[in-house]
Amino acid sequence: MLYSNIHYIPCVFTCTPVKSVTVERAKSTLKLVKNEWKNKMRHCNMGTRKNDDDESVGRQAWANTMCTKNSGKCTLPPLPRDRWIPPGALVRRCGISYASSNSYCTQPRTQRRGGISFDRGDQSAVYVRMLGDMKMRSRQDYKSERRRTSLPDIDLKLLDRLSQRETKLKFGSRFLSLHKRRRRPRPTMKLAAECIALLDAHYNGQAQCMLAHAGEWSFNIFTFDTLTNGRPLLHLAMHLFHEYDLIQKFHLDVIKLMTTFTLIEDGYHDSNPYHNAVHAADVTQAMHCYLQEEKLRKTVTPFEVMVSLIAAMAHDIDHPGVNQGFLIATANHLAALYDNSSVLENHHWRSAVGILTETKVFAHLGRDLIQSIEDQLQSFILATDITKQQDFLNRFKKCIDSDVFDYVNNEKHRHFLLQIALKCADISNPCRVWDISKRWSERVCEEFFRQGDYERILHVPVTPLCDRYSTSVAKIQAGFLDFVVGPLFSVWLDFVQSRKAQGILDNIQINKSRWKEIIHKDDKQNESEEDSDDTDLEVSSDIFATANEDSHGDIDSTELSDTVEESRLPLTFGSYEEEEELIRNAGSRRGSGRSLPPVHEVAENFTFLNERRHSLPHLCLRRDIMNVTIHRDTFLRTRFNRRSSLPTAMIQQATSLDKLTGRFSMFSTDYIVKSKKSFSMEELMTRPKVSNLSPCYEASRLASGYFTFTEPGYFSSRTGRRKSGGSSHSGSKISLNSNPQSVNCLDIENCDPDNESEGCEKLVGTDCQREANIGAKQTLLAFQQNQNCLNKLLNHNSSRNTRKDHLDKTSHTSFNCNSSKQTDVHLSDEGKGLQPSGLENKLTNSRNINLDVGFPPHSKDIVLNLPKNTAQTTGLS
Ligand SMILES: Nc1ncnc2c1ncn2[C@@H]1O[C@@H]2COP(=O)(O)O[C@H]2[C@H]1O
Repeated sequence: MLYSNIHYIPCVFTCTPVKSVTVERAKSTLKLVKNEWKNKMRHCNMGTRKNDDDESVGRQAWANTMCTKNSGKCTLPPLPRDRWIPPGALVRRCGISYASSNSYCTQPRTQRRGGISFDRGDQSAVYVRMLGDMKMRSRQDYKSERRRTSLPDIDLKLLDRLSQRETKLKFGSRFLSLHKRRRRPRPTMKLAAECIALLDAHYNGQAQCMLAHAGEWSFNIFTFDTLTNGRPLLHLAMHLFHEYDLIQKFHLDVIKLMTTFTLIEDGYHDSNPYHNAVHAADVTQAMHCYLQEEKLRKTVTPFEVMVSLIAAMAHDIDHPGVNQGFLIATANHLAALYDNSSVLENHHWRSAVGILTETKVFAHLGRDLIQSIEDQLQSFILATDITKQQDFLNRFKKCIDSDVFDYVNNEKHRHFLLQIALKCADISNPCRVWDISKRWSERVCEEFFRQGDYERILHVPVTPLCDRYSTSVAKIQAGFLDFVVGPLFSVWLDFVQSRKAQGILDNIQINKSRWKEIIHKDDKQNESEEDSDDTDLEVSSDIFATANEDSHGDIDSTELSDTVEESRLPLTFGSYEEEEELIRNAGSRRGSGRSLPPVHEVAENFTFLNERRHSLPHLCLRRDIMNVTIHRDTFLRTRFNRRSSLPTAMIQQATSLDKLTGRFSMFSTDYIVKSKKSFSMEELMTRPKVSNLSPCYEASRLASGYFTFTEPGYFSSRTGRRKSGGSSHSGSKISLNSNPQSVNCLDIENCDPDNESEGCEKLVGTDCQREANIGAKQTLLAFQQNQNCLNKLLNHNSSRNTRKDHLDKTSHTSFNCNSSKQTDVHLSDEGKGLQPSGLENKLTNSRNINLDVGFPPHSKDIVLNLPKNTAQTTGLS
């Protein structure tokens, strides 16, 4: 398409392409646009130019500037109709002209950047082109421009990222959260489209009915969630504000109030099984129940009611579905931001305050009251930190026994009481009637187990409570009721002395005994399964024996037992310590691998069985394979060195995790094929998250990157740099260049090359953020735990020089080599002969090595030489 420069108009207004219009229409459109532009130009030049002389002077100056700017060469001389616009006017209107665009660009422009174009070729279309926008300018001069502002460097970096389109799309999350929220499909959405009136009347009627019983402990929040079409918090909150007459008392704007509640509700992640908006609504309803207790109802002020209700609503806002320990272990920016203390709770209250500020719902109440609301919100939400449970309980016990505790007259004492009430509400789900409580228990445990899965994959220690293979919902619940819920609610009952509280305590007893029954049943079942496994094993042997006798009769008993054993434990696969652990975990749920189903649990993909056991009748093999659990083929064939007989629970989990992540997981077929891709916490979580935008994003990626298997021949996902070298060399060659991305992220100081045990543990920040250091430190520590080879390598005699010369500098590089055979591997700096034999030893035992060594950017490349045969086995060439 030829864009002529006729009718060039150097300003930006919203113009849209006009497609395939007739010539007449095109011309008239052009005329219209021209006129409109003329008017606008006249208008915008008004007041900035006194007369035509001014214009000509300005134009001349502008033309001169252009020429000089482009080193005396005028690439695009101004045309007669080009207008001179004072730069001030352009900036005000976010406009950019030929002149201004050039003035902002360092490179001379060879084409006009916009205007109205007329395609003379086909005479059929008029294009109104948008002129260049402000982005180009912001790319070029962003820093220098912004630097004039008072924004600190971190914010500038953040803004820089945000200004990039890709980042914008990926991380456009509102609450700086780990996940982006995705609203559930509303239960009634489909129906609503069909018969909206009927549905409204029906559901609203029922929802209203339920709200009339909002103060009862048997309130079913799940039903209410359905009836309110997935908006339980908004409806409940509005109802309660009406019921307590808070709207009237505080002259609240209903629209602002609704906006506030909607934002709070939207701030919860529906992808969390437990920490979602339904949980928030549940806690709010429980809080309402406690506020109805006589001792509180008669004493608390409307202001306290209002703040405590908002606290209940927002107490878990933007919860990522993982706990504080996880955030710390994965060097999340929130952990660094809040000094690893009440990380989530701090984030919750700040998010809540952010919403209130944004909606200005309390703006009319004055500064003092707003400040008071914010302070109280903070202290309420921080009190929900479960790690402070014992402190609060002890204080509460003391208060009840003490005469000094005057909650009627003392505002602070009342505040403490409300904190306890909120804490009770937060963990009240196991105190509901069995059906509701069970549902919550399953949800909360599912969330724990998901975290455990993430931890397993990220190779951080699995939190015992989150390990789905070593604990169960029933066990978690029994423990939680015994040690956390029971003690708190019995003290609560002591204080409120009400029938409702007594009912709650009764529920606790009932639920506890039911969970204990389930534990008992499970144990019995497991015992009987273990017995039946033994029997199965014998039966399987019998089947094989009979089948073989029937068909060939040439298989001896040794071979038979081999068959059984081999099919349970395929030995042909590589030995990954990590996967071994996974298998161990998988088997440990029922105590031992013996409880796992026998022969027929071999994956159907394991065709070696078919190939090897010639002596087995075809039919017999077929029958075997038909019994295979269908999902088995999604497991890592090459990564399980022992057996494929994983419990069904794990297989199911694999699929659900797959769905959960929506990307590759280690259980997916994709992963088997491509395999060995680095992945981090960010990638495992359901959504893109703004943690990616945080200053220590690199650090957290760094943290996770080291535990991963990088693609053979690639250094790491961070560097994105391919292996170098080739077959012309005596062996494969991997260059370890310094990684510029790592510069300033990690600084290892005081690496004493003569002290082998000390290693490089002391991390001191230089130019980098403190958060980055935290992440980096965790990286290194975890790395050292997981990969002993680092120390072996670093402490080796022959590598001392390397350390001395290079490692105590700034930048870091990780690389990966992969070998299944014993290999001759040398680490050298381009022939200088630094050969750590520790690496050799490690390669004997391991298929995969990650090494982390630091090199200053200016150091010579370090070369890892792999003999040719190694290269072949590792896929390096
Ligand atoms: N039914 C439950 N079983 C086990 N833990 C629970 C249960 N309900 C709540 N919790 C825990 O109690 C914690 C209270 O604070 P959080 O909401 O941050 O996280 C909650 C869970 O970790």
